[in-house]
Amino acid sequence: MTERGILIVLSGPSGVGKGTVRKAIFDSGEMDFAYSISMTTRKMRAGEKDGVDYFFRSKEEFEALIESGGLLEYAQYVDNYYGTPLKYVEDTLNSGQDVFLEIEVNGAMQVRSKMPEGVFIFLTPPDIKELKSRIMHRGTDEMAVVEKRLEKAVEEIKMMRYYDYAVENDKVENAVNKIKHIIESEHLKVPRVVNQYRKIIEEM
Ligand SMILES: Nc1nc2c(ncn2[C@@H]2O[C@H](COP(=O)(O)OP(=O)(O)O)[C@@H](O)[C@H]2O)c(=O)[nH]1
Ligand SMILES: Nc1ncnc2c1ncn2[C@@H]1O[C@H](COP(=O)(O)OP(=O)(O)O)[C@@H](O)[C@H]1O
Repeated sequence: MTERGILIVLSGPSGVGKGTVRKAIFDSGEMDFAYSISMTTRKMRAGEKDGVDYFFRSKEEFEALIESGGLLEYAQYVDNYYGTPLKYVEDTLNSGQDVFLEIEVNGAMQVRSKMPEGVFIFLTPPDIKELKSRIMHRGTDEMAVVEKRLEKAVEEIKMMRYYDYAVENDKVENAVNKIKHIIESEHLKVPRVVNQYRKIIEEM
């Protein structure tokens, strides 16, 4: 039987750099895990593609999927829905491959209760001033949305204690390296390795 893959959940406050760090991890091409593309009802931004950045869906389609139990988790974030399609995550983990989620904190807490064996990583800002500045400089939102994201970010930082690891996003490269080390270490944990070698051990 194939060993189930590890579920890795990257979360943290709005504007801390989750998307940037996730992209840098996947662009490095070194990691052997799958990115779970989220579904959202928010408008597609310039340069984004349906089925690559997100599955862009209507509110009705999204709510139908909630009803049918098709989402591992979902959250309403700044007036839009965001969620993780369940089937892809299950199928990929069962095939033995690790799955990487980059989601906001409420969704991460839902995953925590449904799949507690996952590895939960909280990305932290160097300080609040820097977090504010990152939210402001993203430049993709109107001022009112920026304000909402800021307020939310402060609440979100309080959720850090529910995570397994805290990684500071001072420089993207540092955060990426720390996350890679965490995932490598998780693969070396004895219960996992013992499972992989169970057959050999039984024959000893
Ligand atoms: N709960 C949940 N949050 C998600 C999901 N996908 C993305 N998000 C989060 O939704 C928030 C807004 O994402 P987005 O509109 O793309 O903006 P940006 O990532 O801040 O540029 C971010 O905090 C994402 O991490 C998901 O499937 N579930
Ligand atoms: N380590 C970093 N140093 C400086 N700026 C960063 C860093 N990481 C991300 N940023 C910038 O901060 C802003 C928010 O990043 P983003 O990835 O959209 O955050 P999130 O997905 O957590 O909302 C972007 O303008 C991004 O370029």
